[in-house]
Amino acid sequence: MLYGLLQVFSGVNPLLLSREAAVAFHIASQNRLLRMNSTCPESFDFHFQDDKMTCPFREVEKKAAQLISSYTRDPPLFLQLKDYFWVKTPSLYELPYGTKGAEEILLRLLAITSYSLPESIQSLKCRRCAVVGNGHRLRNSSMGEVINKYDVVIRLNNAPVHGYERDVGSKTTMRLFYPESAHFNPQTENNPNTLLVLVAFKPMDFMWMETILHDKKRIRKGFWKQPPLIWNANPKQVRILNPYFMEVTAAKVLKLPVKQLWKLKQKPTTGLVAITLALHFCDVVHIAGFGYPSSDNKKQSIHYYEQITVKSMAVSGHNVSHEAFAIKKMLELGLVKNLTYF
Ligand SMILES: CC(=O)N[C@H]1[C@H]([C@H](O)[C@H](O)CO)O[C@](OP(=O)(O)OC[C@H]2O[C@@H](n3ccc(N)nc3=O)[C@H](O)[C@@H]2O)(C(=O)O)C[C@@H]1O
Ligand SMILES: CC(=O)N[C@@H]1[C@@H](O)[C@H](O[C@@H]2O[C@H](CO)[C@H](O)[C@H](O)[C@H]2O)[C@@H](CO)O[C@H]1O
Repeated sequence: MLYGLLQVFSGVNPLLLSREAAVAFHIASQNRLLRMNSTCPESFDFHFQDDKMTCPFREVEKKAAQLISSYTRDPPLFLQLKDYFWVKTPSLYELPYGTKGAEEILLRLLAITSYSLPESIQSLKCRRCAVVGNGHRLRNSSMGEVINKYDVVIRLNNAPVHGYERDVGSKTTMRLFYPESAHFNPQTENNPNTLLVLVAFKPMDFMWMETILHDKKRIRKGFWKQPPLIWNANPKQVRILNPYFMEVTAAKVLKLPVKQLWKLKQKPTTGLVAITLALHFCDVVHIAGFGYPSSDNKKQSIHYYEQITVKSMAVSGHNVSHEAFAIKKMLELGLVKNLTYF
């Protein structure tokens, strides 16, 4: 916890400090914490279960509007059946930025899944969210306890929690994934009420989900990696991410040319999409486990849970330095805070 406080208040990686320096830093941070508490009631001190804590009123909204033009919290987080059944909502873009051309399969999928934000999140007085990236920086971070205290914890892809609880925690409110990244056991790597949020990149992704949930004949072709053939998830926990958030991440956060999104190779990482999503429904957004090794450290593992280098991302269509720039901007604006180092 001390490490978390040091990091959040100082922007310095406490893991890089000597013990003495860390203690000195702790004292300085405590003083700063006291000062902040007396002048600014919304400063956070990790007493998350304390209902008396003032929630930073609309601070995320105000700051997000500085980064994201025409920022609005109106679009639903998840796709809804009514928008494809009663009213045919035309979408400007194809997947992953819209649903143009995929309406039919989507309609079938939405008929068997849900789209509401659970009451347990809806009714929260303050939505304090942690977005947990899969980065190696979480390894030996001891951030698990801190992460578990957030009201909403968002995780990504096949990142495990089982066996890594000390560093990454075990609470998972939402997990964003696509078929090729669904190689996790929905039961052991999640909580019973975890929302399984599908980030669709192609109509086949909807089809994969439908065949799994309806136990239809599996389709094996059309994926860049074989998705699971058996995936024991409760359809009530499945949600389909509104592609609006992929579009906003690409066009507003990364400022990619909106009219050419469909033909660009570059696309946002799932983690950046998750941060953008959090900025649209949370009152506090903290991140952990974001950041790739520097270019002179190419042999370093990129994940906290497996030995795999940045080379594995060569054809994945991401520009990690461009994304680092966008995340730095968010940190500078105070829009998000970082629990690990960046
Ligand atoms: C080979 C390949 O395609 N790898 C991609 C993997 C892979 O598909 C899945 O892990 C499933 O195996 O998925 C990605 O990402 P990945 O699953 O590695 O990580 C999830 C998100 O965490 C952030 N991250 C990760 C590592 C790191 N050192 N720093 C970080 O900031 C990123 O925001 C990242 O999005 C993805 O979906 O974005 C992006 C990766 O490019
Ligand atoms: C056209 C096509 O299938 N391209 C594949 C990419 O989508 C895929 O990238 C991966 O695509 C995913 C969506 O399916 C995510 O965006 C992920 O972050 C990204 O790394 C790479 C993986 O190495 O393989 C290509 O052949």
